[in-house]
Order: sequence, then structure tokens, then C-alpha cells
Amino acid sequence: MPVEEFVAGWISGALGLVLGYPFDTVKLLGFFKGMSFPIASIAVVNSVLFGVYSNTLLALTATSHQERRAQPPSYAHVFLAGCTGGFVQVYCLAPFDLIKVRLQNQTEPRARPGSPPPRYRGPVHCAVSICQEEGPRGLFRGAWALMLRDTPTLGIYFVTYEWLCRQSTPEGQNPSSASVLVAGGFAGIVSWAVATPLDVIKSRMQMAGLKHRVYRGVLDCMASSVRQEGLGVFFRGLTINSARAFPVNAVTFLSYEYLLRWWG
Ligand SMILES: C[N+](C)(C)CCCC[C@H](N)C(=O)O
Repeated sequence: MPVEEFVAGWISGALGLVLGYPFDTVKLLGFFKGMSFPIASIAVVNSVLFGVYSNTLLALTATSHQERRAQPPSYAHVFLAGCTGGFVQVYCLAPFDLIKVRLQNQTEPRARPGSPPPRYRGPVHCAVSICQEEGPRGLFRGAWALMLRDTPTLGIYFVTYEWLCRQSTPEGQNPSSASVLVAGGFAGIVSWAVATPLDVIKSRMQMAGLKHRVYRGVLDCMASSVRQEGLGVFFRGLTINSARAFPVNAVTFLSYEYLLRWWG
């Protein structure tokens, strides 16, 4: 199994994240707090995503990444490979994402003297506490919603990227850096726009364990959120998700493409 896609995905994910991280925490005033954990985790997750995507395309179309410019895969194959990558990466992403959401939600704008210490001291303490308090399966809380969020939307992600690259590139040639940046940025925006409703539900389910709020499942969480807050709840964070998605995914795709070209 070709591994360079895994390595390129690893590095490009980390680079994209450095740019996107302030957006992730801006609403919470945390900014760069605890950045090493998300960098390490996104590197693993992005490596699985791009590695599985590329190897699924190889299985479907019998073309390696070097041959794909001359013989471009069909959009149906790109979509299927994206969905497969999205599905598989959820297994790695779920615990990392849960820890990120729990840590970000405890960011206090200003720690007052005498206020109780934060519940989780850091990512490792958070993981251990969740295992102890909610059992090892607690680490996968919200994973089902995450899978529903990511499987189709990562199919859309790669289709948008490929389509925009092909629109702006003469047949058979490699897309220019500008094309890759724009196509990657829009792929991020489009996929995040579609993913936002389930992203809201996912985060609520991940926080539920802590607040002892019980949802019976994804549908129950959707229904009770809509009942209390109206349909607008599904668009929470849409603007910030899109603003973050452009730079993160522009840089992710640019570094991914260039690393692969560089390695031949
Ligand atoms: C599919 N969905 C839009 C949910 C995620 C797309 C992931 C791409 C990138 N790691 C990022 O964090 O933006």
C-alpha cells in the first residue's frame, strides 16, 4: 500500500491546523491555549483521511496519484473514496475531538481568584478522567453523530476540490498553486457548510456526558435542540466554521499536493 499519501496527509493536516486553530477558540478567548495536542491529533487524523482516500481511489480506478492527472478519476469514484476516507478517519478522530470539545468548553475568559480549578488539567488528564467517570466507551461519545457528519461531507470535500481544480487547469496538467489554494479553500467551506448542522448535534452529545444531560441518540438530540432553540440551532457557528475552513484547507491541500509532487 503506497504510504506517501499518509505522510503528506500527516504534514499537511498539521500545517492547516496551525492556521485554523485561533478560529476554533476565538469564541472562547482561548486562542493558542493547548495547541500541541490538536496539532498532533490532526496530523494522525489527516494522514488516515488522505491515505485511505488515495488508496481507495487506487483500488477503484487502478491509478496511482502520479497517474491521476493524465487519467482523472470519475467524480463518483472521488466521492466514494472521500466517503471511505471520512468513515475510517472517524475512528481516530472521535476521541481526539471529544477531548478538544471538552477542553475548549472549559476555557474561562478570566480566571477569578478563588474560582475552582478547571475540571480537566490537560488532554491526558481529560482522557483518563473520561475513562474513569464514563468508562472507556465514553471516549467515543458522539462518534455516531461524527460519522454521520463526516462520511458524506468528506465525499463532498474531495469532489469540490477536484471539480474546482479541473475547472481552472488545462487537461492533463497539474493545477497551479493558486488553483490548489482556491479549490482547497472552497472545498473546506462547502463541506463545512453542509456539515454544520450535524456538527452542532455532535458537540452537544459530546458535552452531554459531562452535564449529565441524557440524549437517547442523534435524533433525540436534534429534536430537543430544535424544540428549545428553533431551527436556527443547526446553523450555530456556520460563519466561524466557514472563515476557518478557507485558510485551513487551502494550506492543507497546497502542502499535500506539493509534498506528493516533490516526492515524485
Ligand atoms: C467534513 N468536515 C467539513 C466536517 C471536515 C473537513 C475536514 C478538513 C479539515 N481537517 C478541517 O478541519 O477543516
